Amino acid sequence: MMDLCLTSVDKFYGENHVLCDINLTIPGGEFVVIVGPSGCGKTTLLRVIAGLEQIDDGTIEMDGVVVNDLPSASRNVAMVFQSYALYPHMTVTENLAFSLELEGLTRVEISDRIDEVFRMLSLAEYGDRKPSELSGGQRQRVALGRALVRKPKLFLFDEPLSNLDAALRMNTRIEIANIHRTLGTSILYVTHDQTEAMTLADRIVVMRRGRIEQVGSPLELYNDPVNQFVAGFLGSPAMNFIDSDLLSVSGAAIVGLRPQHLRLATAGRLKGRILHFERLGSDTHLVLDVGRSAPVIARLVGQQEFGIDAPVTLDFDDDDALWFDAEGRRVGPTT
Ligand SMILES: Nc1ncnc2c1ncn2[C@@H]1O[C@H](COP(=O)(O)OP(=O)(O)OP(=O)(O)O)[C@@H](O)[C@H]1O
Repeated sequence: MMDLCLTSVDKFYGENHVLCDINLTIPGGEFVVIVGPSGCGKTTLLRVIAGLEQIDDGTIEMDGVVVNDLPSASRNVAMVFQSYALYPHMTVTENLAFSLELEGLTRVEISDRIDEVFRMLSLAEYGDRKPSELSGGQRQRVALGRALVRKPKLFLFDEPLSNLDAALRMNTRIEIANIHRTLGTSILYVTHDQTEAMTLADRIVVMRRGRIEQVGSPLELYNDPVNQFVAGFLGSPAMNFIDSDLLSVSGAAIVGLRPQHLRLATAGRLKGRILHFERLGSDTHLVLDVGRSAPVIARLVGQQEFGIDAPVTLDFDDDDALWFDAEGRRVGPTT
């Protein structure tokens, strides 16, 4: 396990300020997921921690030691890339053995470690194959195995499941959660996938334009976001943002309502016309034109039929509404 601490970290690519005043402490053993829009600096953050890029200001400490100038190989971290980055000319076993040979481990130690990882990831039968002879899911497991076999103090995962189909993603997600439970190694994990973020993370870091917007447990961020950006980023379908005038709400410019918190009502505060509806089996998504705000989505439980263009009225509990000012800052209600 490793305690990781980033203090006032800045990173530029030319004029581009890619990481701006990053402050983040990750105690040993924690599973931290980083989310944010494309280009916000997630991968760069992993790369500076791995030592693959230098920072321009601030400090990175591992177990209390500043590692700013420590080369990647000496940082005791292992990174798993979205692209797998396996050596194509080597077999699976050779891919796993490579870094251990560089570390100077004996043949017996290497084969013990590889056997352990093969068991963990059910890879034993593929040991003699080259990466080109494996499916995408199997290659991904080899990439995971290559990180695991090194027994690092910190894993850095950069969208490791993004090339897998939905079923494999779920299986591998469960595998990663199990590995974390078993080994207790700290993990920093970048993803675009909401489900991965919500289900795997002890804490989620939400980034925007090189800055950290909020850090907290998945449900803290979901229930108590500091601003409209975080509120809109987590949750699917996304939170609705409705002009407060339309709802006769005072004290806020914008009211945030999650789709599942809107319900059909004979007398309600939100009136609109049906633009579209989607039958999902378990739920029905209703898309409404409510006038000045963007279309509003309501998630209704069960299977329901509607007429396009029909008028509907929706209502909500005041406790479920989040208030934002015109700049998108959260202004209430205080929790
Ligand atoms: N080697 C590089 N040289 C110059 N600019 C770079 C380099 N790598 C990344 N950038 C820029 O830095 C910014 C952050 O990139 P980064 O890859 O960290 O974003 P990201 O959040 O991981 O994006 P994505 O979700 O699309 O992978 C982007 O504007 C990108 O164009």
